[in-house]
Parts: sequence; structure tokens; C-alpha cells
Amino acid sequence: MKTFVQMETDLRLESSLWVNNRRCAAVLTGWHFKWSEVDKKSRDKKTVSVPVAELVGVEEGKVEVLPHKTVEDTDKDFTVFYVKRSSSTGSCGLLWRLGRTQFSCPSRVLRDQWIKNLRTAVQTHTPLRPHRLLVFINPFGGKKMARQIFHSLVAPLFELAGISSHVIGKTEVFSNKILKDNGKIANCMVKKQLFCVFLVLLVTERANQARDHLLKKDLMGFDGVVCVGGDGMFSEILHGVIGRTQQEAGTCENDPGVTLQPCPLHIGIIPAGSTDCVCYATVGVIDPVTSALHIIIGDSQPLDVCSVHYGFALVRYSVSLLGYGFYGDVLVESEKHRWMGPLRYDYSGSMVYLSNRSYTGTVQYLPADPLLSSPRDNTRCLSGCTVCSRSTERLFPNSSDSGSLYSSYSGHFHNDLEGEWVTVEGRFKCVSLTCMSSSCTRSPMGLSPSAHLADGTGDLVLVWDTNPLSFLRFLYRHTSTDDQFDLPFVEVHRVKAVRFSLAGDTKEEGHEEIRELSDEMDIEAGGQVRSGSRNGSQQHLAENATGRVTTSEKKTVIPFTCCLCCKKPPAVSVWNCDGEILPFTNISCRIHGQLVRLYARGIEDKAAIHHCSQERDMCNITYMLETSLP
Ligand SMILES: CCCCCCCCCCCCC/C=C/[C@@H](O)[C@H](COP(=O)(O)O)NC(=O)CCCCC
Ligand SMILES: Nc1ncnc2c1ncn2[C@@H]1O[C@H](COP(=O)(O)OP(=O)(O)O)[C@@H](O)[C@H]1O
Ligand SMILES: [Ca+2]
Repeated sequence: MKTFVQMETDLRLESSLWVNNRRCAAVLTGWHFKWSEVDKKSRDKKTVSVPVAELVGVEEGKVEVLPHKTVEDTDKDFTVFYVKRSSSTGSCGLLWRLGRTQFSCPSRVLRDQWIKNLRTAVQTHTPLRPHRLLVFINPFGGKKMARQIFHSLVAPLFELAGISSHVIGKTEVFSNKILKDNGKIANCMVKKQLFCVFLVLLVTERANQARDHLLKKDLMGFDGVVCVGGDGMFSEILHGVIGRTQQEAGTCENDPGVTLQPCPLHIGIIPAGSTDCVCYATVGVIDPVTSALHIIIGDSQPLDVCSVHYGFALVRYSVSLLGYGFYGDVLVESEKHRWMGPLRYDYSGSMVYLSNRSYTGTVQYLPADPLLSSPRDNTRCLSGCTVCSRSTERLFPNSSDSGSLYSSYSGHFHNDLEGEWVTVEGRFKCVSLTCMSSSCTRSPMGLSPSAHLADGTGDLVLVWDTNPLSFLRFLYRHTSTDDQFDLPFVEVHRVKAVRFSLAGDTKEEGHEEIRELSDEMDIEAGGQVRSGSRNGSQQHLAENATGRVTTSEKKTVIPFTCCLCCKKPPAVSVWNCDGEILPFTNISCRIHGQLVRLYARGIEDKAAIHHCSQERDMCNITYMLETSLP
């Protein structure tokens, strides 16, 4: 505490500064940088207040970044770059843009003092700002725009924040410079800038290359991994980061009862895929600039992860949608139409809906504590969510704050598998499990609108067999704000773990490939994976458990042969696990609270921001909402 007071005093700076030839009173406290015009009538007076945590860069001279970076190197001026917000139409969150203000000082000495204090304030108050990043770009995701998105929208921002780049793999153009592969991390710091960040960039040439890199290569010194792509690409990174962490901790991921080690590497997502659900549900908008700014300032959002097991073998991890029935069928159908890009889901969704299928199964679930929260409490998990904060205290009782999360996890998951299992059996249109709301542009409120990003639970949605019109009503409610659970054939439960098995004596028809796969895996009667190292078995599974037809190395495992026009519908569906087809039907799942951290902060509350703008001098939102975007 004493240190903090000391820093506050050291950093505080107050003086007159000129903005556009108008005199302003400027003040830097430990946490905010504020300025307001002094000669204006008081009723018109506007204070701009930027949290230190949201400063992007401080540079000498008069600096412009649009359309190209230019610097007028005057010795009494400095330019401040910061996060500026704007309401976006059609999204639940706020767009972030780069704000920029040029200040003039009466003397060079004062200018240098401002620059020094602002930079020190940032370094002091934003410990999670990344210094070394590893970036993976999937050139084939979504509309195949990932490279352009990175180079035109993200790279200039990273460069402004002092990021230098190095390329591994193919030669890559970065910021108008051709950089050659030399096998080392570029070791140049950009002087005069606020942050010195090293960026290693890899444009993938095959599926799972990013995951394999994370599992095997030297990651020493990196703070985070950034993926430019969709949910499938994020899933690769997720598997690499979790797998590597468990490998280093000596934890066996195959054991469904094991406590997994939280991952120290942060993950950033630059959205460039088809659904981009993880980005939408954690940021509130699909916007590469917004996501890049969250990465630059080192935001940190914990995220629950669901591990999916087949017996005593890990199959995959999931964060958004683990869906059997409708969503599994949509995925199988959509893979045949990948050439359509993101539209494949709309087309396949309609086709599968028309095929009017339902499936029998037995679902068992372990309810979460109903006193903590409910999937029907009409709340939203927003930035600074109290339910998630309380979960941090519960999941990591020995850590004083979330920043020291990874150094102390002795109490982690101490009782998360206690309780009584509930069993339901019947015929379902779909069975879905999601660790978060899973909102996306198709469904702005998501599969479960009140689900939490980091509360250590998932929401299980059971949609019983019903007539086509009622099911359409349910699907339609995903796209609106109407309560999708207020239907007699739908139920939702907040859970810690789930098991699914085919009901009664239903055979896994058409599952020859799956049986072969199980044989290859050498699963004993007792459930142990006998052969192969921990990594070997997990990688083996991961490589075979995926069914995307686009990937070069993956075997396509689509476990039913029936096409949509067949008269006899299949008795068994498949699991859609964050966009990957699972080769097993009888699975068990467990939610691991706050297993990974993203460079995000959850969806910002638009209502609070409106309130803020009325307060006028409360925060930089005032400025943002009154200033048009560049
Ligand atoms: C007949 C029209 C039905 C409209 C229903 C809308 C419901 C949408 C809910 C979507 C939940 C999305 C959860 C996220 C899933 C992604 O992980 C997965 C893979 O994404 P990507 O890697 O970007 O390709 N996406 C899907 O499985 C798409 C499901 C779309 C269902 C219509
Ligand atoms: N170079 C590559 N070639 C083929 N597939 C790739 C490549 N890089 C990544 N992938 C795979 O492509 C799949 C889809 O990627 P993603 O970025 O999620 O796009 P989309 O959202 O359109 O599905 C992911 O499962 C990922 O493993
Ligand atoms: Ca959750």
C-alpha cells in the first residue's frame, strides 16, 4: 500500500497544455489522465478523462496515423493515443477505436516530463500488457481475409504500440517491410515508443500447425498467443496452450477427475472466421481493431473450459458449443458446403431443420449450486461481473487477486464434483452444453443468454422432441430477445459436469470408423489408455477426433452415411464440439473454472456507458460518444 501511495505522488503531474491552440488544464493522477479547456464557459466545459490502463501510446512530436503514420518532430509537442469507444449498431458491445490528441507545452522540459510520467504510469499500472506475442494467422478461415485483416487493421496498431515483428515459416510482408526467416526472434526495440513488444508471426500452412507449435516449440518469454481466424483456429490455440501447460505441470489430461493447471499464456483473438462466437461472447463485437486494442492494453478475461472425455481418454476441450442432434447435424451438413464460406451454416441450418430429426439418449448432469446463480435469472455476464468475481475467490481461495491467479491454485476445484447426479432419458431435438452465452451475430443473446464466462459452470439446454413449428419457434428465439427457455419442450440447467449415452439398446449404427479409432487408441476395459505418452495419446486423439474436410492431415470421420434426402433418418447424431465433429457419442464432460485467460474484458454495459456520458467528466466515454469515429 505504501508503495502505491509513493507512486501516486511521484507520477502526479498538473500543468497547462494546449490542444488545438486552446489552453487546457491537464492532470495526471496515478490512474487517470484528464484535460479540460479552461477558457470556456463552464456549462460548455468538457473534461476528457482517459484511464491510464487505456493509453495505447505516447509519442514525441505531432503524430498522425491515418492514412499513414507521419511525425512532425517538434520539441514542445507530444501525442497521446488511447482507447475511444463508440456504440455499434447490431452488436451487443461497444466498438473501440484509436483516439489521438496532440498536446503542446510551453517548454521542452515540461514536454519531456509529461512523456516520462505518462509512460511510467502505464508501466506501473498495467502489469499484464504483453511484451512478447506469438501470432498465428489462418489464411483459409471465414472469408479468407485473415492476412489482409492483420496487415491492414492490426499491424499498424501494434506498430504504433512499439511492436516489432519476426516471421517464422514463410517470408511475410509486415508493415511494408519484407522480413526474412532467420530462425530467431527479432531483437530490435522501437525507440521513443511506449512499449517494446516482440511479435512472432506464423501464417499456417496446415490445420493443427499452430497447436503443434504450442505443444512442442520453445515458448520461453512469451506472454500471449494471438490467433487470427475463427472458432476452429481459437480451438487449436486453446488445445495447444492447455496441453502445454499440463505437460509442463505433469498433469494427466486424460483423467476426467484431475485438477487441470490454469494456463499462464493469455490468448488474443482477432476475429476472421465464420461464427467468431468466442470473440463475440467475450468482447461483444466482431471487430479486429477493437480486439487488437484489448490485446495491446493487456486486458484479461478468465474463461471456463469444458473437457470432453471418452471413458478415460480426453477427446477435446470446448468453450462455446458442445451440441448433439441439431447442431451436430448442421456441422456435418455444413462441411459439405465449405465453399459457401460463413453462409454454409445458414444453408445447412435450414436443410437440417427441414429434415426434422430427433434422437434418443440418456443425459446425466451434476447441478451447480442454485444459490449462486441460475440460467433463468435474466442477468447478463458483463464486464466486471460479480458472479464471476465471486467464483474467482471460490476457485482460487489462496490468491489475493486475479493477477496472482496462477501462482496459487491449491484450492482449485476442491469440491466441484460433489453433489447428486440427475438422470433424464428420452428423445431430443438437441442437447447442448455451453460454458458461456455463446452469443454471435446469428444469435446476439446466445444459446444461453444468462450464462457466465468464468463462474466454473456450464448451461445444459435440453430440447425435447417436438413438432417442426414449435422447434422453429425455439430456433427463431435465438435470433431475438424473447426467452428461448420459456417453452414447454425446453429445459435448461446450470451444471458442473454432464454425461451422455445412447438410450436403451440403441446401437451406434454406422460407427465402424469410430470403433476402429477406439481400437487404435487401445482403450482397456478399465478405461485407461495403455500405450503412448500423455502427449502421444492426446495428440493421436486430437488428430483423429476431428472431421473438418478442409484440413489436409485430418481423417474425415463422419459417423453416419445417411444424406438429408434419405427416407430412413439416422438413429444417432454426432457431437459438434466448437465446430469440430467428435468421433464418439457416449461422452462425459466436466467444466474447469477459469482455466484460460483471454485478452478481453467481457461485454461492456452500454447502459452504464450512457450513464457515464451524462455524468460528463466521469470517463473518456464522454469524449468517445461525442466524437465521430475516424
Ligand atoms: C434455421 C436457422 C437456425 C438459426 C439458429 C441460430 C442459432 C445460432 C446459435 C449459434 C451458436 C454458435 C456457437 C458457436 C459455434 C462455433 O464454435 C461453431 C464453429 O465456428 P467456426 O469455426 O467459426 O466455423 N459454429 C457452429 O457450429 C455454427 C452453428 C450454426 C447453427 C445454425
Ligand atoms: N493453413 C491451413 N489449412 C487448412 N486448414 C487450416 C489451416 N490453418 C488452420 N486450419 C484449420 O481450419 C479450421 C477452420 O478455421 P477457422 O479459422 O476457425 O475458420 P472458420 O471460422 O471459417 O471455420 C480450423 O479447424 C483450423 O484447424
Ligand atoms: Ca461458465
